[in-house]
Amino acid sequence: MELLKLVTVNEAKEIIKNNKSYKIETEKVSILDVLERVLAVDIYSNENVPEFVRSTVDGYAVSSNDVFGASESLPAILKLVGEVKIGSVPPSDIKDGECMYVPTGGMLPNGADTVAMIEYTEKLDDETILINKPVAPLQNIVEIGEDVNKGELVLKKGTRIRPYEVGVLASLGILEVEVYKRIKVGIISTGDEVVPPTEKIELGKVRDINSYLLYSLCIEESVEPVLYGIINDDFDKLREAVERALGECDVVLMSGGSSVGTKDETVKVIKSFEGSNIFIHGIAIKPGKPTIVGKVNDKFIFGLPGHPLACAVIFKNFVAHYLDLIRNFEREEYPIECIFSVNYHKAPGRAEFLPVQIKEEDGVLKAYPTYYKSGLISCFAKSFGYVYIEKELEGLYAGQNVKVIKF
Ligand SMILES: Nc1nc2c(c(=O)[nH]1)N[C@H]1C(S)=C(S)[C@@H](COP(=O)(O)OP(=O)(O)OC[C@H]3O[C@@H](n4cnc5c(N)ncnc54)[C@H](O)[C@@H]3O)O[C@H]1N2
Ligand code: MOO
Repeated sequence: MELLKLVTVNEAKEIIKNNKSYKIETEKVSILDVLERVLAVDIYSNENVPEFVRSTVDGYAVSSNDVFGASESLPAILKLVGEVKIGSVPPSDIKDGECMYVPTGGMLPNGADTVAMIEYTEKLDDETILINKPVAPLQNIVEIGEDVNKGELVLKKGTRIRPYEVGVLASLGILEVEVYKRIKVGIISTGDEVVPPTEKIELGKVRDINSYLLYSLCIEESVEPVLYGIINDDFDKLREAVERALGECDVVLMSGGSSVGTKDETVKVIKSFEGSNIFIHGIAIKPGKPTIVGKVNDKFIFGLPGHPLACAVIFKNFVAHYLDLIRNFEREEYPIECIFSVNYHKAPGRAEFLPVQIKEEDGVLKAYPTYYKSGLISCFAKSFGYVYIEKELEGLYAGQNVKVIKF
C-alpha cells in the first residue's frame, strides 16, 4: 500500500512559492467596483489634498496674533470684513485687526492662520466681532496637502482595496485603477456518495458541503468561483471536468478523493495531462493531511480532502497563500492574544489548526477548544478562529498564552 510522503506546513508553502509561474493579467476598473481587488500598480498623487487651507469649524478666520490672550472679560475686538461662501474663494484678504466669517470646509482668506469657533465669539454689530478665547496658529484648519501631498506614493501595488482606499482615490479624482483580473477558481466536488443539497438525500449519501464552502471562501478572498458540480468517482468524467475547468479557470480545486483509498482518482487524473507535475501529496497538518498540489502546464490544481473542515483549512492556508502569491498581495494577520483554558494533547507528527471559541472572563480573553472532527462542519461554525499548534509541540497547557487567528 502506498503511504503519503508528508511535507511540513512551511515546506508546503515554500514548494508552492517556488513552483508558481502563473501571471494574472491586469485590467482597469471603476473605483465603484474595485472593493477587495488588488492594485497592480503604485498610485502617486498628482495634486495636494486639499489644494487650499480649509476651516474645520464654523467661525471667524483670524490672525492668531490678534486673539492672543483674549478672554471673556477682555475679548479681542475685530472688524468683520466679509464672509467666505462655501466652495468659493474668499472675497478678499484680511489685515491685522480684521476677521472674516468662514463655514466648516470654507477656504481661509490670506492673512488668517486660524479660526475662532463661533461659540467663543459674539457679534456686537454688523462690523464688530468679539473673540472670547485665544486660538493657536493652525488650530481648526486643514493645511494644503495635509491629507495627501503632491507626488506622494498614496497606495502601493499589492494593496487590497478597502472602502478607505476607494475614498483616497476619489479625493484625488482617480476614477479608474489598474487591478489584477479577478482570479477564476474552478470547483469540482467528487464522490459517488455526494449529492446536491437540492435533492432528497438517501441513507449512506452526504449533501455536498464543499462546493458551497469553497464557493463562499472564494468570495471571501475576492476571487471568482466557478462551480463544475459533483462528479462521480469515474476517471473519464473527472478528467473531462478537470479539462474544462483548466480551460476556463486560473486555478482548479477538486474536493474529495485525495487520500490513498481505492476510488481516489485525483492523482491519476492530474497525471493524465501532458505537462503535469505533482509536487505535494500529503501535508503534516491536522486537519488536511491528504492534500495534493500539482499543476498542469502553468495552472495549479489543488486536491483538497473531502472532509469539510480539512477542505476549509487547506483552502485558507494553502490555496489562499497561492492566490496571494499570483496577485502580489502580502497578507497581514493580527492574532488575538488569549489564555488557553485547558490542557490539550495534539496529534503527534502534524501541526494542528485547533478551532477555538473566545470568552471574556474577569477582563481576560480565554480560548476554549471546540470539540471537532474533520468530517463535522458545525465545529467551525461554532468557533471564532483557530490556534496554530506547531508540529514539534505535544500540545497546549491550561494558562499558557496563545494566539487566536479569526476564521
Ligand atoms: N486509511 C486511511 N484513511 C484515511 C486517511 C489515511 O491517512 N488513511 N486519511 C483520512 C483523512 S485525514 C482525511 S481528511 C480523509 C480525506 O479523504 P479524501 O480526500 O480521499 O476524501 P473522501 O474519501 O472522498 O471523503 C472524505 C469524507 O468527506 C466526505 N465528503 C467528500 N466530499 C464531500 C463534499 N463535497 N461535501 C461533504 N462531504 C464530503 C466524504 O463523504 C467522506 O466522508 O481521508 C481519511 N481517510
Ligand atoms: O485531513 Mo483529515 O482531517 O486530518 O481527517
